Amino acid sequence: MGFEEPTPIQEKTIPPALEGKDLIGQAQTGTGKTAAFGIPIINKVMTRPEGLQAVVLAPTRELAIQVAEELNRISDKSEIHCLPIYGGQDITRQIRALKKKPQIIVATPGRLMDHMRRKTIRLQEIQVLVLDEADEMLNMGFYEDVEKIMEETPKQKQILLFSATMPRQIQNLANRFMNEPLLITIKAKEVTIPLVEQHYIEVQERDKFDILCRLIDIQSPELSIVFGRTKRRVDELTEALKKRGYFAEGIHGDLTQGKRDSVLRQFRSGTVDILVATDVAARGLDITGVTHVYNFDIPQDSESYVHRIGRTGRAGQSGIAISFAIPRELEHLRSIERATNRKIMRMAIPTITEAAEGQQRLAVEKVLRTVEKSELQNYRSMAKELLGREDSVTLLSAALKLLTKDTDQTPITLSPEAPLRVRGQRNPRGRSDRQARQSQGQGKGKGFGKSFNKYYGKKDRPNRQQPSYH
Ligand SMILES: Nc1ncnc2c1ncn2[C@@H]1O[C@H](COP(=O)(O)OP(=O)(O)OP(=O)(O)O)[C@@H](O)[C@H]1O
Ligand SMILES: [Mg+2]
Repeated sequence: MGFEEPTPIQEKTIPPALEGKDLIGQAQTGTGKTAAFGIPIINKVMTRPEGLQAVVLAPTRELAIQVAEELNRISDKSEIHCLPIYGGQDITRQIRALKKKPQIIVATPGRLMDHMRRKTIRLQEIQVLVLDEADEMLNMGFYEDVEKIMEETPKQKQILLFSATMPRQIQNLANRFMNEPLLITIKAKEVTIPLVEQHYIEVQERDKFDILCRLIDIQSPELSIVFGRTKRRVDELTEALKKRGYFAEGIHGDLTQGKRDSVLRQFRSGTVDILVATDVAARGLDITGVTHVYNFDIPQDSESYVHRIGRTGRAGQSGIAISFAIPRELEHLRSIERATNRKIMRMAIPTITEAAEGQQRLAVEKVLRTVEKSELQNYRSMAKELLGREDSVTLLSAALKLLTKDTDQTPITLSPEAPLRVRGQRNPRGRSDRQARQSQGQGKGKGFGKSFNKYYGKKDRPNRQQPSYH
């Protein structure tokens, strides 16, 4: 797979996991938690590759698919096969695939329960159970399902829990089902990735869309994800972006699975470069080339913030995250800063002129790239002739004008979203902005090893409401 060294979480968890220990693994987004559980379970399964041996639970369908793909890459050239099992896909097709006897399945809890009831999946023989994004599965109200799944599995199985965030409720789950679990947290100063630049812009609700378009024009992200609070918001934003000529598609829980799959495929391949999403895309998704995350609506809590912005800056890459906050949400933003122990820098509202300049820069880049390719033979004589008539600056300016996309001002009105309710928190430790700045900027450095071995700050975690995206 081209990995040269284990990431810190892999280094710490793989040996005890191979010994069969139960463990809770916590490490920042994009630091290779999938392989941290994938490698030991595949190793274990290889010693007795008959029947279903291991089950991984994941909170969303897309994540189940992605994790299954990663496990199949790890077990490549072995007889181990891993199958994703998730809602929204034809169940008879899944039953057929199960007849091929995969040794590992990666499942969303609901669909797994369905197969357990039909007796098309039996968990009586499994050796390992993994909960990826364990905290999110509890948030989504899957506790009872997880409980039922635990009951159907052998008592002496190994349990592995992984996530970038581990709120306190996880402890109940651990106490109840796990056998003296090792708690392995990769200590870091910040829960978020230091290589992700974090900004916020104070905006009025009605100005959000124009400002988003300006940001995209200025920053021209390779791939970006725009998070909205609700499904309706995602639909409206997607339509509005398309109207202004952007290649955007939306993803949320009310779309058919076929649509969800095709949107993600297009985004991964780059035919669509803006993914508009609810929190359904906040967890676990690993898409190379995501350079920017825009929180069009502020996330409801610090966990959601950490996971959303963690879609960029993965595997040692850098990234930029920009969150919009309306004035009433500023206090909520502060509580996210406190919980993540990281200052989110204020950014001025970008102007139309800056957006236009951004587009011009893009045109210039196109010209320079074409110069590099130097397949210009067919244009040279015409160019010389033109230079006899006009001066070079005028000619080049005209060419740039033609190549520059006009900043589209098509009027757009989105239905307003109610501002997020702030659960009135004051800063209990009176942490100053200066202290926050000092904690920032540390832990920089390329590659996995250096950045992640820092001390984790204490966190206060607001209670979380039931998410509405599922
Ligand atoms: N040892 C390694 N060296 C280099 N790249 C790695 C290594 N291990 C994993 N990766 C790559 O890093 C990327 C992120 O990994 P992964 O999706 O497992 O992160 P994660 O910790 O689960 O993140 P999240 O909290 O967002 O789910 C993947 O593309 C993966 O293939
Ligand atoms: Mg993951």
